[in-house]
Amino acid sequence: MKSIKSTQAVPALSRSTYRYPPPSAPAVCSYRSDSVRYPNAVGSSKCDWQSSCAVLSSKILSQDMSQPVDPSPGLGSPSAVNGHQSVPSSSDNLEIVPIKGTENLSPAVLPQPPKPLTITDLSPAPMHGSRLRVAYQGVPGAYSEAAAGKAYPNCEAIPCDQFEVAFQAVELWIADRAVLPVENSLGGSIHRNYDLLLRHRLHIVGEVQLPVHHCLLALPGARLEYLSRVISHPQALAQCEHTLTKLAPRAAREAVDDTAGAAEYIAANNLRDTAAIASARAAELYGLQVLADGIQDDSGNVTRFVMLAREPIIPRIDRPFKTSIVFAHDKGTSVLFKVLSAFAFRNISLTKIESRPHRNRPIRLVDDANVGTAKHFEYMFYVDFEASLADVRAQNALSDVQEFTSFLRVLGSYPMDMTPWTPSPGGRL
Ligand SMILES: O=C(O)C(=O)C[C@]1(C(=O)O)C=C[C@@H](O)C=C1
Repeated sequence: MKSIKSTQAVPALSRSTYRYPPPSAPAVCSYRSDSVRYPNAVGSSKCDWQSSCAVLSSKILSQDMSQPVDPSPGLGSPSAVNGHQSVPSSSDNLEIVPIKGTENLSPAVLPQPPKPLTITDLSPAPMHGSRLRVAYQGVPGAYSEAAAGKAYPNCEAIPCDQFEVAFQAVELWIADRAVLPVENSLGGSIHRNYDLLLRHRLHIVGEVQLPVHHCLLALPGARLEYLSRVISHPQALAQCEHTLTKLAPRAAREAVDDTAGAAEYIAANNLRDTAAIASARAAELYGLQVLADGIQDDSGNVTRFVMLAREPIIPRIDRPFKTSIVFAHDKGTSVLFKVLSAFAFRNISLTKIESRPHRNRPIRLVDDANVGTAKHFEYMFYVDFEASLADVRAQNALSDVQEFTSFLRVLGSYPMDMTPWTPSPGGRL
C-alpha cells in the first residue's frame, strides 16, 4: 500500500491543492572559506591543524573571557548567516543562491527578501487576527496533530498529506507555522525532514518533545490471533517492533503515510484482519477498539518535533536555547573534527549530529595515479548545540565553523523544550 487517500471531514492538504513552483534549490546564503580571505585559516596538514588548535584555543580564551558581547555582527559573524543583517559588502564573499523556477512568477508569490526583525517577531500572534494556523503531516489523530497542539495550544491544526506540503503551506501563507517530527528516541531520525529543511527557507523557531504512546487498533470484535497484517507509519512500526513480534508474530507489517491514516483506512475499508498502530485518540475518531495499549518498545518513547516559521525569532539568553546548523565542506568530511572542536573549546554541548548525503554532489573522486581512484561519499552535517545565537560563545564558535566550511546555514536558534519528563506507561510487554 503506497498511500491512503483521506476521507475525513477536514481534508488533508495535498500537493494538488494548490500550485507552487517546484522545490527550489537550497535557498541559502553560503560562504566560501579560503586562505586568501582568511590568512589564518587552518591548513590541511596535521601539523598545521595541531598548531591551529593551540592558536584557536588561546584566541578563544582571550576572546571569550575578555571581550564583551559585540552587538554589531561583523565580518564572519554568525548572525549574518541567514541574511538577517545589513547587506554584506562584496568583500564578504557572500553568495545568495537564486531560487530556481521562480524567475517568471509575479512578485506576489516570489519569496520576499529578509525583513528587519521587529519586536512583534517575538510574539507568535497570527497576522490575520484569528487562531494560529499550524500545518502538520497526517490526518486528525496523528501524533503530529498532538505535537501541534502542545506547541501552540488552541491553534487551528491543518492536516497535510506530505511533509513537503506542510513546508509549502507555511511558505504560501496558508499556515502560520508547521510542526514536523525530526527524530524519535527509538526509531531515530526522520531523514525526509532533514532534507526538506535544507530545500526550503523556513526557520526553526521552537521544539517540542512528545511522549508517544502507541495502541494496537482494530475493528470492534476483531481478535489479536486472527490478525494477518499490521499497518502504520514506518516510525511507529519501528518503535513497536519487539512488542509486535510478541503480540502478533504472524502478522505482516506494512508502512503507510501516518498512524491515524492507518486507523482511518481500516475503518473506511472494513478490514477485519488488519490492525493499526496509532493513538487512543485515533481509535475514538475512527471507531476502532484498542486491542493492546502501550505497545511501544520503551516507556520513554519520545518524538522531537520542530516548529517552523517564515521568520526567525530573536535569540535570547534569559532561558535555555538551542541552535541548529547545517554545514558542508567541498574538501570532504575531514573538517568535521575541526568544526566540533570549535564547540568543545567553548564548552558548548552538542545535542545532536546527523549526516545526510550531499545531494548536489554525492560523490567526490580522488585520483591517485599509483593506486587508482577513491570514491568518497559527500555529506551535509546537521548539528544542534545548546547555546543561543545571542550568546557570544556561539557567535565565536560559528565564526570559526564558517572558516572551516564552504557552506554553513543556521536553521534556527530557539527555546529548548524544558517541560518535565513524563514517560508514557507501557513498553516491553
Ligand atoms: O504518523 C503520525 O501519527 C505522525 O505524526 C508521524 C510520526 C513520525 O513521523 O515519527 C510522529 C510521531 C511518532 O514518532 C510516529 C509517527
